[in-house]
Amino acid sequence: MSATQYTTKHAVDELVDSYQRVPMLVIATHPDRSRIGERAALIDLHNEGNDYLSRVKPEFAKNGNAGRALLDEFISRSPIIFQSEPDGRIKLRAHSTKTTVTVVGRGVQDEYVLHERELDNGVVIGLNHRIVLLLKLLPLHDSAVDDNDVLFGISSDIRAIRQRVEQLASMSLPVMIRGAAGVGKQQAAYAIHQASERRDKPFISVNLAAIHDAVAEAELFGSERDGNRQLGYFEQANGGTIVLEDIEDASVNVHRLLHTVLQSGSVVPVGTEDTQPINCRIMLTSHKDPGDIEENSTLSMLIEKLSAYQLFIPPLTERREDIGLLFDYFVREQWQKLYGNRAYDAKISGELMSQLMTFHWPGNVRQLRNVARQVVIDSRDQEQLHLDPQLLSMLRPTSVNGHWEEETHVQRRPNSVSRNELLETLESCRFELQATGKKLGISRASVYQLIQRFEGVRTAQDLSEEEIKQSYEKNRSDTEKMMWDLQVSQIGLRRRLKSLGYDI
Ligand SMILES: Nc1ncnc2c1ncn2[C@@H]1O[C@H](COP(=O)(O)OP(=O)(O)OP(=O)(O)O)[C@@H](O)[C@H]1O
Repeated sequence: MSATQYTTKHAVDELVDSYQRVPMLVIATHPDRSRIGERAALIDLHNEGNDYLSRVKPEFAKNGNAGRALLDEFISRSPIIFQSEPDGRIKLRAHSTKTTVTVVGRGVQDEYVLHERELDNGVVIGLNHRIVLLLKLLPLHDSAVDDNDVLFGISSDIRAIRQRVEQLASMSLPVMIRGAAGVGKQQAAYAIHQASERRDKPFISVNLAAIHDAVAEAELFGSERDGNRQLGYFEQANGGTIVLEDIEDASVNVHRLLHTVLQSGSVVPVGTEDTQPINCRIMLTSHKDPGDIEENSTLSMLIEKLSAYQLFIPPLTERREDIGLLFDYFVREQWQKLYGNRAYDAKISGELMSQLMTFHWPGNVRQLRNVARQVVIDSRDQEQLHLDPQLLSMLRPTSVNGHWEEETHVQRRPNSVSRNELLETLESCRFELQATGKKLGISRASVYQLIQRFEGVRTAQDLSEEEIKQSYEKNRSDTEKMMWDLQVSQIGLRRRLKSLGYDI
């Protein structure tokens, strides 16, 4: 092990619990693009001391690689000081450095005081309009997952999702993927498909809201008319994966049709009497909070049947550390599409990245990708990529409409909940997510997100069949005892037992 690795990871692990969140600097943009996403933990600051940021300090690292400092010749060797204040705030002191420092796009002359809440959301720090860093409280622990060329991101959330994608790929369980519009639900479904043995078979995504009732049966199940046979979506997905998008936006008729398919495990194309068994993996996406779905409706029954496993993808603003990497990827992708083989030579300026990091992004990753396309078009033949003033005025962080955290009982940032606090609250609420969310002052969706993030915290859907079997036998089918034994909610457990055919 090299000395640098020692400083950036292992020495740190001995000082703080690896699930603990510590102030972390993440590179959002750097003249050397390969450095985007590298992180450096400010452990002295965490331990109420001072930390320093300069050309030569601290060391940043990614994916367990050896660390290295920013090493940019335009950044001064004399440091910016991060000084912890007795009241939990952090003072950023730029007295002695020649580096031009901006915080959230505004110049800092001497000092700038950061509040704890700002650190929760992430504070955007610009250096000489060349390098942009995000200072944010992030967990030291990161699941060791390789970069993946389908689901980009360095946040703990995306890494945890990538780990689950790997696990899910070898199973054929239905998967429900939740999250707001544009967060990457379909992309996650595609990642599972690509990682599975079905990867060479079709991946069919169905926009259920666009299916008209009059033709729904034919579109879903296929049809035959005057000897002309049209395959339905389920048949088209034969051997592969079908993704039923935004299930709650489909009509009641479509819900009923899907329910019939699941009951029978087969489809009968319109105009025929042939029964065709369905042979594809089913995934669902939903942008609604589960609490908003009417109980005992066909939709809720459908979701229950198809939610053997759930993934939750958080909004982009809760994982701002992903923005730099995603934007860089989208810019290169768009460049290639628009200008073919012309070498990619435009630079992402510090100013542009600071702007991108502070927007609200109600349309999440899809919106970021659209902005990347427009930026590439608008910056053709320019040395640096820039935002057109008209686009800039549309992107200002004004509205937070549509944000998942807009529930009335939401009082705090989910990121401020530690693993221990989550475990204790889950236990005191009998592992009920809704009640846990209320007690913690966060949404149910955020509780789900945290469970996904912390290793060893689970829902009933995460239990293996073997574990359930053993606990069922040990506790003589008593679900109250099984709940304490397995540390998951009784309702979820009963659902799981029912779906596995246990007698309860
Ligand atoms: N982590 C990611 N890595 C790479 N590309 C991503 C990622 N997340 C999303 N994208 C891209 O962003 C766009 C939106 O993603 P996607 O369609 O999966 O979102 P969605 O949540 O299914 O949206 P909607 O709810 O509106 O259907 C797509 O172009 C997708 O390829």
